[in-house]
Amino acid sequence: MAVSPTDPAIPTPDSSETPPGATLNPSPEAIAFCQALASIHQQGWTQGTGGNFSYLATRHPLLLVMAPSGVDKGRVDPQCLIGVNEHQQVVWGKGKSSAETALHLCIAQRTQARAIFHTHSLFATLVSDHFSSQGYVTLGSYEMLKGLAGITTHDCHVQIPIFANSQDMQELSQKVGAWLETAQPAYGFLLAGHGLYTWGDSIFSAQRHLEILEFLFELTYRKLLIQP
Ligand SMILES: CSCCC(=O)C(=O)COP(=O)(O)O
Ligand SMILES: [Zn+2]
Repeated sequence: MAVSPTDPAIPTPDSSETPPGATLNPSPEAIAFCQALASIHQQGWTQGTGGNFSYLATRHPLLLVMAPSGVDKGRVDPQCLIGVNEHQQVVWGKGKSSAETALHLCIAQRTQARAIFHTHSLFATLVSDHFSSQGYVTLGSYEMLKGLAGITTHDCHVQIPIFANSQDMQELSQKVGAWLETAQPAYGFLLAGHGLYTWGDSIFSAQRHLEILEFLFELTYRKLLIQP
């Protein structure tokens, strides 16, 4: 049964229909999700309709609530959201699902993520490009690492893998899926010259991981300028 972002009890079988009551009674999750997107956009991490975002309405069956493809991610209201099933079909709401939905599903199926955020920041793009031949970037020994779930000391290193960018989402999902099978905890990955995927066990946690990783990417870039 599909679950709308307005009321978990109300199924909305017609995919062309806006979930009933969307403007009157959006769920707390839908409101928090849209507020997170507005804040992320304000930081300049989703310029020009870049980025895509999802949270889990239900895990069994897997149902993602997503911002539709091609919209300004800073101006997404609860009534704009779409429901997308595990076959990448839009089951309620208006609009198309992102071409990158396969990556969201891949992450949701292999981690404890309940929210998955993909952004196109300048620093993530620069760092992904610079370290792409190495295949990863190491973030180490900074207090801000403690903003990542389970990390309790600055005295550690986190490796963020960098995958070659591709328009073949099935192939990319297979590579990301193979990495996720072996790498736990996993906080995120970069697509070279493209951007960041990160996630968390709540919308708040995914936003926190995003902000922490973005801080560390900017720091990595600036450190290269003063210590090449
Ligand atoms: C200028 S955005 C290019 C597409 C992209 O990488 C992205 O993240 C946005 O995709 P969507 O289709 O979900 O809007
Ligand atoms: Zn993208």
